[in-house]
Amino acid sequence: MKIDGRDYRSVWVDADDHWSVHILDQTKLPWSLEVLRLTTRDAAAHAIRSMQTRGAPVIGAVAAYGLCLALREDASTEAMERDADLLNATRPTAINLRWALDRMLTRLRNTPASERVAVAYHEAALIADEDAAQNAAIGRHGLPLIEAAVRPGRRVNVLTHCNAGWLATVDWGTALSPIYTAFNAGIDLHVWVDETRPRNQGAALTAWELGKHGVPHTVVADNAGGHLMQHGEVDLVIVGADRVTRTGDAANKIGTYLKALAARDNNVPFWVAMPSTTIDWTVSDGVAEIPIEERSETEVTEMTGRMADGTIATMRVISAGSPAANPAFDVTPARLLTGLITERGRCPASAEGLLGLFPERR
Ligand SMILES: CSC[C@H]1O[C@H](OP(=O)(O)O)[C@H](O)[C@@H]1O
Repeated sequence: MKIDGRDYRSVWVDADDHWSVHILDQTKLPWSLEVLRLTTRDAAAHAIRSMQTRGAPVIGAVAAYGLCLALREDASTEAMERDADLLNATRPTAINLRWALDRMLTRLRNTPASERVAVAYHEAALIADEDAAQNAAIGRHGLPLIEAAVRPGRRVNVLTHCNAGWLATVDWGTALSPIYTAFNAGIDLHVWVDETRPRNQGAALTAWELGKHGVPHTVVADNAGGHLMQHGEVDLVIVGADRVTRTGDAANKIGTYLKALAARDNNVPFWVAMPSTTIDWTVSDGVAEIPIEERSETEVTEMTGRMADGTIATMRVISAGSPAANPAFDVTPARLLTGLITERGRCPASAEGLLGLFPERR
């Protein structure tokens, strides 16, 4: 996507050395646009763990490139398996991480060690390019949902939670892809952006992305969504996902489940947008089976922002001495979803719905 007229992806290989990996440091947005150059496996692992790069599809792509960086140091089978395990352990919920590393290992295990680096970079590039293409397709398949909400004389209001934009993927985004596609098609739309405590991916990243693309939007407190729905201010909700079960349960940023309950109570369509790389075909009961990442309590007790004098500061926002809990995701049961938007089209959030789009999984 574009930043001030210049095309960017969220991860790319250095055009000069053809091996180091660049990412946008998402912990510095929206205050500054900083590119990080990753040169080691550990730098890639840290980038994922610390959320310098975050979002299910892009952490899969960065992990794939992290394995490339590891193979440059040691392409032996023992080291390759160890390094893939280390990268896979960086975050537990998004299935794209394991999917990408499993795909890399499948491609590399039968490749001579002397050829692994070149083959690995080629496979990682395919993963990245495929993600961008899949997310563009999600935009095309989600567009009719926004078109159906067009009414004479009023804008379409879409609510989204967290950041499932191009920053969270290699390009286009998932939940935001239909929004960009509709905006580019000239549809008069507006986006309610959930701030998404505690990491504020909505306030810091989605608002920044939409602003750079010129998409009208308003940041709201996470707790405002139900009120907006009660007063007819939300035509549909589109969110991303970190793991979708074979039955259509969807793990996504904490707070998604509560938004889905409010949407159901107000008859507001609630869609999950995700590429098929986010589907975990091995699990059926999302609440029981999807591991939920517990992150540091400091993400709840502290906030980072820009002071009046322009300096960036982090401060405590919770009563001193009070502990905090920080589950980073929750699972929305399929019964609360209107449907799923994938690169192959839309379907009900159900086993049959997904198998209708992915019959090879029967
Ligand atoms: C397009 S996947 C985006 C998905 O990932 C986010 O999690 P995190 O920011 O912790 O990586 C969030 O759940 C988004 O919906």
